[in-house]
Amino acid sequence: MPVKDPLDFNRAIIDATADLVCAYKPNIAFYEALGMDGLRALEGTIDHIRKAAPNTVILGDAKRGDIGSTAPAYAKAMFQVWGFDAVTVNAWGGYDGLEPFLEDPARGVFIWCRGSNPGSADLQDLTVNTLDGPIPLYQHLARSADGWNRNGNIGLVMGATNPDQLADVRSLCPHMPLLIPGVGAQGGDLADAVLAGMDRNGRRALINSSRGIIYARPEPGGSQDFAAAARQAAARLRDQINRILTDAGKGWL
Ligand SMILES: O=C(O)c1cc(=O)[nH]c(=O)n1[C@@H]1O[C@H](COP(=O)(O)O)[C@@H](O)[C@H]1O
Repeated sequence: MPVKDPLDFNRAIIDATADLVCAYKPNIAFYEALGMDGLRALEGTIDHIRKAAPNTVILGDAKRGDIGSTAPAYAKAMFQVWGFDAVTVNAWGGYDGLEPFLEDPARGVFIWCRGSNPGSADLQDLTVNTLDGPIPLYQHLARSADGWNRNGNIGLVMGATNPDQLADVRSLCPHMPLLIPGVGAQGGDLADAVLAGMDRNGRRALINSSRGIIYARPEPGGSQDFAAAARQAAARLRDQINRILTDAGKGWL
């Protein structure tokens, strides 16, 4: 029986995956698109994660970014109203638009650096002249983020579909957490993404799969329940990541 209510759907997905994942990343766009019902579903989803999976990070995918006088309202909405532990932001307005998000060292801020979508190359790969010579814009952003990271709460969003750029940014920012969407539905290669994105200890890479888990197809002959299928997909992804790390000599001790 398909579940029509988004909150019921989310609760079932959370209950089925709570012991498998380190974070949930609601994308605000999908909730806003449902109007007030969607916002209520987001509120209920966050409440449910806090109860059913209290040790997971709730990352609000909002990609907010605006001028310095507006950004504090966005930061307040993300951290105090919604209560996200971390958010994604758009840095193309520069540092003053980011600063309000960075003030609380307990809240994480993932700056969208090099997207997983084909169009991200249109701007993010353009060559810019810096004091150190010409470099792609995404590299300049990664270097800038390293300099802005006074509270130690910045991470970067790097698409899994571009492992070369991912590896560049990992070497520019060896200690920074990287949020890596683009495996699963977008077809990025998981092993390439893990190996390019992990730090030297095999950590600090947050691999994101959304549709690949919440809309996973039930296995033939198995349970036809969507939440059970999501659980299988999440467990498979976790096991694959751990295998890649173990093969690279970076598995859990
Ligand atoms: O900031 C993001 O999370 C993000 C950046 C990016 O470059 N690519 C990207 O896919 N995302 C988000 O990550 C999620 C990926 O979803 P799936 O493609 O279904 O796994 C979507 O909610 C995207 O908005």
